[in-house]
Amino acid sequence: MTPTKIVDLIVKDLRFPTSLEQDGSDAMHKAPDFSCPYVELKTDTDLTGCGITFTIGKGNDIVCYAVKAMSKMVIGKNLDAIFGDFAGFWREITSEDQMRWIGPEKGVVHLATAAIVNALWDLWAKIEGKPLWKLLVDMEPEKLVSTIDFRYISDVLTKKEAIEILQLKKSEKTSREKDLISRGYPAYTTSCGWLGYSDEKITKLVEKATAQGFTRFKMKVGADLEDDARRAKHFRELIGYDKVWMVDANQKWDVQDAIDWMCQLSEFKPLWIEEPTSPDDILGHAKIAEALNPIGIGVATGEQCQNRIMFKQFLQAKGLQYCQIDACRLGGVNEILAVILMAAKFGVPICPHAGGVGMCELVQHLSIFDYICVSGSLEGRMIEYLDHLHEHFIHPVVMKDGNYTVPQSPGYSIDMKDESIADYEYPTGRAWKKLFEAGSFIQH
Ligand SMILES: C[C@H](O)[C@@H](O)[C@@H](O)[C@H](O)C(=O)O
Ligand SMILES: [Mg+2]
Repeated sequence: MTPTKIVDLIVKDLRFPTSLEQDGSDAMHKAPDFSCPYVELKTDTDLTGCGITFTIGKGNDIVCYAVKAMSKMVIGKNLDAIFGDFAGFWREITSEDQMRWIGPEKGVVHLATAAIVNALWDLWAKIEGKPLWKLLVDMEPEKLVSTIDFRYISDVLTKKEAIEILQLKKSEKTSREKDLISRGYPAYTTSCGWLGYSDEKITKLVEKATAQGFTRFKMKVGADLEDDARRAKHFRELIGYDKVWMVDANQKWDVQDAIDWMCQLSEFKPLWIEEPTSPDDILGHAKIAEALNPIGIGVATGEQCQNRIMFKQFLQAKGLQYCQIDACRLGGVNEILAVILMAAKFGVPICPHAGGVGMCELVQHLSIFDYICVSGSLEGRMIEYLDHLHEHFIHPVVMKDGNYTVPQSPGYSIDMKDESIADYEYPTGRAWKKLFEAGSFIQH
């Protein structure tokens, strides 16, 4: 039976104690606990749409609260009405005339939008019995583009141009799909280079990742220049100079500091510097790019880029050379499609951000779609990979020789196991209770 409407929305505050091992640590976020508001959209059948957004611990409850506040706009809705005019529905929930004041289209409310919209796309893909990437790939360009709200971006990308971009690559879609299923999508790993890891741990992890077939690595920088240079040397000694290596400062610097610091690290040949400064400073990024591009370093950003309008300006200002779309920061697939198509127009490669829980599971679908329908190329493109928390998902990512294999199960790959939910719901889950009792964690 096909579901016809949404009858309930349940949101749970799930958190994982990643700070215990300093997994996820960087120059600005020294002890993150990877967390997600986990949304389940109940329908009038057994089918449930699941979606998440991402936080790093405190504040996850605030996003859950925003999801609850927005749930009234979803519960009782007819699915035909949503999927028949997805752009219209997307505008409705992002522009509700009182709620928009606490955004608009940014911050907590936009994270909440992401969780709900991700769950809707998961539901749509499950109804069609396809993995999300395939749902997107099989849609006619007109239908796909009808899900995008072009407000505020039509000066750079019109509906007509978006359709043309998709039509351009249409004829070879089938062969690219086959190609990707046999070779997988290239990945890079961040899991070896968290800031809080010791040299010994880095060595072990790089050796393991290399044995698994990874040839691209990212390392955190920005806390201390001397220490960065020492760790960079160590990393390069482990992987050599024939491998790809990137660095990520997580917004640590002022513009000139970023340029100076990166000039000092340039001898280690990083492909990109990620988030060198405030994620809102578009012209600052452009200045950094202007200084660093001539010495072979690109600027990457996006994990905290609030919305399609900011991405538009980053592209216009040449503030990024690698576009790091984030499945949980932008307002779901509708807005991500807009950014992928704008990036295509500017010839900037998509390299999604996946540093968090469940993000690898989500973004693989977006890059696969990008390759098959938009870019038609893997050059300069790769998906971030993290070796953490996949065990909690019913359909976790499957890596092979350092590549993502193409997922086949219906949906957006984000359904979590019941026992993981029971363990990690905060603060009452079984795992959390144990941690509090053992004194390893203080409840906040
Ligand atoms: C706090 C988080 O782990 C971040 O450090 C992470 O998302 C990171 O920026 C990344 O690029 O993966
Ligand atoms: Mg990053």
